[in-house]
Amino acid sequence: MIRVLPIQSRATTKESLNPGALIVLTGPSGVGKGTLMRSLLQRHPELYYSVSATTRSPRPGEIDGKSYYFITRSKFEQLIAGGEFLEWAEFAGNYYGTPREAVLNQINSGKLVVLEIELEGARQIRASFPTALSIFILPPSLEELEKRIRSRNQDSEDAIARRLHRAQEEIKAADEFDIQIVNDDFKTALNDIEAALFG
Ligand SMILES: Nc1ncnc2c1ncn2[C@@H]1O[C@H](COP(=O)(O)OP(=O)(O)OP(=O)(O)O)[C@@H](O)[C@H]1O
Ligand SMILES: Nc1nc2c(ncn2[C@@H]2O[C@H](COP(=O)(O)O)[C@@H](O)[C@H]2O)c(=O)[nH]1
Repeated sequence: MIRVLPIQSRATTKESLNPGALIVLTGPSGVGKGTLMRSLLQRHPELYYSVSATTRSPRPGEIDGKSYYFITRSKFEQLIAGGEFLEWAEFAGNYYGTPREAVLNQINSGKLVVLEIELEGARQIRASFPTALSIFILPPSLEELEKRIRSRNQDSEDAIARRLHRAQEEIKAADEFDIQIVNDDFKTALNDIEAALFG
């Protein structure tokens, strides 16, 4: 994996996002972003995780307001029109977006805010917050990525095909981001994220 300075050493980050800071975790669907994020939040409860809005249907076990805000397409489009998202994108047939107000409030109150989002949204955040720390999570291989998506047992064949197709494009963009971490051994990947965030 490739390293950049830990966030405390990034003077521009402190200047532009003071007193809080924004961290973007991105990478293809199924690479393990959510699993890494959950472990990170357990180990660092001081981090604020931004709950996204989506038009996707809830998967078994997902809780509205915790996993996502599950909303209709027309509501999502109203929120886009009202400028309520910090970023949003369409992914595999559904809308996903980061609620603007909650994130900005948390940043202003000094929290480290973490977004777990797909490529287009991550690009939008990089454009609006050039000093955000962005981390791209890579799979050890496309075969392993497919295995992980299938192991979740949550997506239709069609959805799996769309996600895998898109993953190939997304992986090509990894170099646009500050840090690339391969999620092969889970603990190592988690340690790498912690090193990037906390030095
Ligand atoms: N290092 C790893 N080794 C093996 N399996 C892993 C590893 N990391 C995560 N997984 C498994 O891969 C599957 C996909 O992980 P996860 O749902 O976190 O991916 P994701 O990137 O958040 O996907 P999406 O973006 O679609 O939400 C899960 O079953 C998870 O347990
Ligand atoms: N641009 C955004 N992408 C988001 C957001 N919340 C989640 N995501 C990403 O969407 C895909 C699919 O997620 P899934 O839960 O349906 O598997 C995945 O890459 C997420 O990281 C968001 O607010 N904006």
